[in-house]
Amino acid sequence: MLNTLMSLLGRDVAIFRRYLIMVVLYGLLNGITVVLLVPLLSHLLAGEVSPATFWLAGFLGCAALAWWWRVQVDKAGVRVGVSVLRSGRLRLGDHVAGLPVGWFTPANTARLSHVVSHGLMEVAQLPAHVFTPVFGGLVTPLVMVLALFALNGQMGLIALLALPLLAVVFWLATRLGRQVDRRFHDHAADTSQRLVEFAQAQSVLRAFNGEGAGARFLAEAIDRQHRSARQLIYPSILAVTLNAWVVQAVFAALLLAAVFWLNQALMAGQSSQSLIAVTVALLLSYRFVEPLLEVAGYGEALRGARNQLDGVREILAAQPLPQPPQPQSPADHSVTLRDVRFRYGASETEVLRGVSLEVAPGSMVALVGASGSGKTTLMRLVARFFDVTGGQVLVGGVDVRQMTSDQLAAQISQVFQDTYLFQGCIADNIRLGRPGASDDELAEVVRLAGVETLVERLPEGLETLVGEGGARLSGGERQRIAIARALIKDAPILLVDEATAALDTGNQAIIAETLARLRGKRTLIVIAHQLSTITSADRIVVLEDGAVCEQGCHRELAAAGGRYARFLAQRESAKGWQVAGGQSHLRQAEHCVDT
Ligand SMILES: Nc1ncnc2c1ncn2[C@@H]1O[C@H](COP(=O)(O)OP(=O)(O)OP(=O)(O)O)[C@@H](O)[C@H]1O
Repeated sequence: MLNTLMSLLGRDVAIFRRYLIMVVLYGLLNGITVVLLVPLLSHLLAGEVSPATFWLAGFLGCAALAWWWRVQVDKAGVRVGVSVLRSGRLRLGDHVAGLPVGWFTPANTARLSHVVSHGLMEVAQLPAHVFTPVFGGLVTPLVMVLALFALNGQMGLIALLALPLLAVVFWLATRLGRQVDRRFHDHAADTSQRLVEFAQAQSVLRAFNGEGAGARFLAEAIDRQHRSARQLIYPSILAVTLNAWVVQAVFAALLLAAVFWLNQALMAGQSSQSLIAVTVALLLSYRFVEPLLEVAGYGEALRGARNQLDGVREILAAQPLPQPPQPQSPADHSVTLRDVRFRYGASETEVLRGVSLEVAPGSMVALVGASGSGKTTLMRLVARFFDVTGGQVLVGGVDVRQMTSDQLAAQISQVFQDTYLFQGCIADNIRLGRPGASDDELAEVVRLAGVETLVERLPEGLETLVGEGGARLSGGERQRIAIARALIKDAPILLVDEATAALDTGNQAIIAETLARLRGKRTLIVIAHQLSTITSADRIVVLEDGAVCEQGCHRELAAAGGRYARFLAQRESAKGWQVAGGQSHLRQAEHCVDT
């Protein structure tokens, strides 16, 4: 727990160490203050006013010092909390920035968001509100054990043996509801994810469920969280009760020892002296269990924070993709797959089964195949979202694992199907690809990506605001801007997942023409859905069930009567093909360009 906290603090760990030393000193000071009561009360009960006054002054001085020191400890605790929030967020941010893109599944993203927003807040409160009473409460009794030993060996021994016993019971109690607590935190993260999903998917939910009825998934998540919260009540109560009982049992043992001691002293005829000593020992015993009872009450808070820290540890344990010790530079702009095999998880089935592919520099390859055949996975492997489980992906003749992330990123631009545009204007979104691009370069990619026709009809042109996520534009317009963004980056390899959303004929034609225009200028790998795009490719690669079943140009494959020809026939009969720009692309495809 402390290790995870320290790893979050990074360079600020010295603040935490200083704070811990201050807490230990506070515990000692508190203990010494209580121990000073022993001579004070002994002299007072014996009627010795003058020495009692001396010890009273010492006691009051020590109590004032302890009070002042506590204020300093609390301030230091708050400083640690602030540092946890600042350094922790930066540390987590730096760490996840180096993780493979494939790590960002909805579940992991929800966990990350929960840990950063809620978890770190809970952890940040630990030093000031929990560690000071808990660590201080464990150190103070140690001093009292010495005083009890000085008064009576048996009571000292009982107190000494009680401390490790209490530590074990407290530790067991924090583990009691751990599973349930973990489930509760997982459900809380799930609810956050569902809440965001609920807000984002309002149009879908209303279309299929009617207004108000779309909250089912969210309601179920809240219900699960509620149930796990209820299950948490029992272990929580049990843990607090167990802790309190064991402390009271120690107090009872000390009382018994005191009675036994008094009985022996009375039998030995040392009544008055012994009565004073026993009274003082009883008071000390009470002050011995008092901080321990306080510690016992913090079990719940510690367990909650421990779960949050476990969440942090899990995120920090996710491994970034290994970087090569001696990176190699690509020789050209080709992409090669050699017998590539891939599965998403050790226990999952292979989604790519021995795929081999050569994409020559400057050529265009269209990937086609049924849904689930592995097209997106193949693209993800080229961009190294994940590492292959077998075989090799080479860019410019170099295995992508032998390049640094920056080297590979400089080679590849990507256009995703679900294009995300940031709030801002069209120009800002395009310039995201290369913030230093000149106006001329911007104008060039605007022309190349077919954004020109779009900006011409908008009164504010390139300065038009796109809305959150590009909501004020159509799917085709968003994708054209995304292509411009990818082009301005000026990476030699462009990976495009063409929008499947029914694009209007104009948009289809523009996108197909843009891609065709890039032939020879960029190495293009396109997951193509529009016939116009497919036919403009130099080579079509047909994937089936994770393997390449056919490849060639449109004319060859259409004539071969295989999988591709069947696709064509199916699309034709379902009127699924939307031939953009009349028959021009089909005519173009009559000329096979072998690569
Ligand atoms: N993140 C993931 N975790 C586990 N399995 C996945 C993941 N992504 C995809 N798959 C599985 O891998 C297989 C190939 O999926 P992939 O998305 O590559 O196919 P696709 O050909 O691109 O499909 P589509 O055209 O529908 O997008 C599918 O069976 C899919 O369920």
